[in-house]
Amino acid sequence: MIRVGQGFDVHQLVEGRPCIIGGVTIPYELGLVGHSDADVLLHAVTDAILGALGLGDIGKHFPDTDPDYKDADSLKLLVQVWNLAKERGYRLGNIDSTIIAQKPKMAPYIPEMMEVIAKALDADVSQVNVKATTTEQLGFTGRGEGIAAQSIVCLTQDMLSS
Ligand SMILES: Nc1ccn([C@@H]2O[C@H](COP(=O)(O)O)[C@@H](O)[C@H]2O)c(=O)n1
Ligand SMILES: C[C@@]1(CO)OP(=O)(O)OP(=O)(O)OC[C@H]1O
Repeated sequence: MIRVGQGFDVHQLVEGRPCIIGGVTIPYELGLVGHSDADVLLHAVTDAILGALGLGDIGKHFPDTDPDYKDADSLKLLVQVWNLAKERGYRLGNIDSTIIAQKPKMAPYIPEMMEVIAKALDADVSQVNVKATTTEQLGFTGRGEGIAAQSIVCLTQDMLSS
């Protein structure tokens, strides 16, 4: 059995916050704001997996009204969701993601992001791809007001698993 899911997330860029994307802290004058650490890429990946499993979305599992998730490490949230996939007998087929940001330049940090995501999903880095694009200075991402990310995942399940 194969199941696919997609995820999309946006977080605002503000002063005085770390810029954590794909589990990597990127040196930048602005950072992402959220209830958690606001890791926009890991949130999109988490939502893609939840979508593939038919289990709703990140806010359903980790409400932003719950003080337990204040400044939460999004990698830990992703691992918790991945455990739901493993319990159901799923393995990662592949995952592809796009970070939509005018700045900062993501390219130097993408190999480490792919390693982080692969490790969290018990996968080889060859099963994980991360891309980045600007929006050519158009829209909220182009004005540098925020960063978006989208992700699509393919999960495979052995025939004997249910
Ligand atoms: N925040 C970003 C955005 C883009 N990149 C890299 O630059 C390439 C060109 O981007 P365009 O939006 O002008 O097409 C893109 O393919 C990425 O490799 C980046 O590293 N960080
Ligand atoms: C992760 C959670 C929980 O801390 O908070 P945020 O960091 O605000 O992120 P968002 O992408 O709005 O999604 C779900 C939230 O419930």
